[in-house]
Amino acid sequence: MENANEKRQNVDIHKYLLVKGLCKPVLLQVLRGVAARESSRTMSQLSVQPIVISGPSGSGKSTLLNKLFKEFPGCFAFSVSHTTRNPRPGEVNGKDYHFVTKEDFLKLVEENGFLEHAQFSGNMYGTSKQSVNDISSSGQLCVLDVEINGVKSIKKSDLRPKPRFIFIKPPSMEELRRRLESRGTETEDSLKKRLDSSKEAMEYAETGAYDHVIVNNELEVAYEHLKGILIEDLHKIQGDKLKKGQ
Ligand SMILES: Nc1ncnc2c1ncn2[C@@H]1O[C@H](COP(=O)(O)OP(=O)(O)OP(=O)(O)O)[C@@H](O)[C@H]1O
Repeated sequence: MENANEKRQNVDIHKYLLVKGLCKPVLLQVLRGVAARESSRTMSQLSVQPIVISGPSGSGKSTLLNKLFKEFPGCFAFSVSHTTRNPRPGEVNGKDYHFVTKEDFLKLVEENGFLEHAQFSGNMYGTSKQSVNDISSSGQLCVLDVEINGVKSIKKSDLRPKPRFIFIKPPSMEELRRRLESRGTETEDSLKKRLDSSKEAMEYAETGAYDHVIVNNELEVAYEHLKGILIEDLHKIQGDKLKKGQ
């Protein structure tokens, strides 16, 4: 039986995939969903470093993250993005998004409150530092799945604890193309765009911008690499959850 947390997380993973599938190129790639729980935090729960995961489209970010979410249910929380767009039926303020006016959004931009923000289809979207901090201090691991510009802007930010930057690298450009083609989600045009922008992403990774580079050739090997990077945090989070009887 799924417990309430797992159920909620599965819903969020589903939402995440939906967002990834529908609006890939934008900031919406940032995972979003549940707000951080605030109560009764011990010192050992503080300061879970967020992870910033990036890599060319088709390199396998979603595949790897979803394996991780499944193996470690309840250990991840997702930042709630701000948006100026109107809520759709059923969307809940503070859960699906923080729905704000354009004025409030711009004020937060001025106050340097966003890790990154972007405009899409006439609306503004942003990931606030506060929403990520809330999760880190809740003792859960916040994952930000962003493109190269998001990585650059998060690097420039004063986010604390400092995130770990992880790059998912395809084994080769030929294999990347093969995987994107076999995923069956791309038109000839979008495939070209993704492959073009992947060159920039690969070059940026060559500059040593990431703490870890994971080559996703054999999925299991890449997964073990990713898990190895996070395992200490994940065990700590699981231990804290057990102590609290969650
Ligand atoms: N190690 C692997 N070996 C073979 N196929 C893989 C591997 N990793 C991922 N794939 C496949 O490659 C395709 C692209 O993977 P995925 O959708 O996870 O990439 P992504 O980096 O999340 O892409 P995007 O940024 O466009 O969302 C998928 O069809 C997935 O099943």
